[in-house]
Amino acid sequence: MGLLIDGKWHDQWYDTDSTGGRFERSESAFRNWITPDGSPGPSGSGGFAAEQGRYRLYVSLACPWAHRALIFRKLKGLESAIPVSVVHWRMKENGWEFRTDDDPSGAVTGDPLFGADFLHQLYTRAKPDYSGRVTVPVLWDEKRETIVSNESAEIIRMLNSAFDEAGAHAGDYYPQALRSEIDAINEMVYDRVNNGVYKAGFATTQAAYEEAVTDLFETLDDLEARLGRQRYLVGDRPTEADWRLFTTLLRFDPVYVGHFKCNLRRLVDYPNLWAYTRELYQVPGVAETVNFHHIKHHYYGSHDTINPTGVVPLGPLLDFEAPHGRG
Ligand SMILES: N[C@@H](CCC(=O)N[C@@H](CS)C(=O)NCC(=O)O)C(=O)O
Repeated sequence: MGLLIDGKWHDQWYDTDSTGGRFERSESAFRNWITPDGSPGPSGSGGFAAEQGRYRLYVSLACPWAHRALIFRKLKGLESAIPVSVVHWRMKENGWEFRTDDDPSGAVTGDPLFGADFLHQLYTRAKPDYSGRVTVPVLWDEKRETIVSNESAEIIRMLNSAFDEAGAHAGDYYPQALRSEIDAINEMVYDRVNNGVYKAGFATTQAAYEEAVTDLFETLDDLEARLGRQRYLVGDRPTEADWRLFTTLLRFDPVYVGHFKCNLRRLVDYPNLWAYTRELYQVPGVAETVNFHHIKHHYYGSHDTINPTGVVPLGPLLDFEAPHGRG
């Protein structure tokens, strides 16, 4: 785990000393948008037109933020339009690596574009003096040899609509009429659930941990009640809000309950949330984006400060294929 400072890699864990033990996530740095005609999007600069085969997605299969992007690529039928590079599940002193050993799941790809060893080399290729964290997902432009975006919330918006005239499947997960409701749910889910589990897991004081866990479970209780009244978070079909929640719920019992100490309740203790997670898992194509080997081995095997032995628990035994009953 580390970061780049003026283009040089430094092996360094998150600094929580200056924030009372609280983990604070830094802002993503690359914020351009792919648009149908290359006109600029809401931020960054223009020149990134939607074209088949021009862009590549770099992901970790462990990462919930990268997972959103993989799900949108799948739902929108963009697998051949946007090839994917999968980093190794282990992330230690070099950050994300392209090594291909020790992966019984066979999902890692290496770096077919440049033969790089580390993801940070892609960041410095885009910006030689880059300072900041080296995160996945990354949306890479093979034409201009640069990073379009490393912000998953924006990458999924691009995949949702930018390629609609360039071969994407139909389907709008951010419909105009529902946007304000989706935005409001996203904000709460991001702060208290998606990032909430990290705030709990990476907290280095008791107070910071308890604050995060309390907010997290209050929100899960509210979401449980909401999903008792309605099938999806917003409207009558899955939207972006559901997919953003899903990637955290999927990892909840296998990782966050144990590794991040989010253990007031398990996902399986919430009948609606658990059935809802199974329903989304069973949407055609979604299960193919899930790799529990990478998920469990990454967290338990990468964070030395939390789990120094690197031992990965065998359980829990969960059946994501069980009927969800949410018809
Ligand atoms: N805001 C970013 C966050 C991405 C992120 O933090 N990814 C994690 C993996 S789950 C990562 O690459 N962390 C490496 C680091 O922080 O050094 C997004 O949503 O795309």
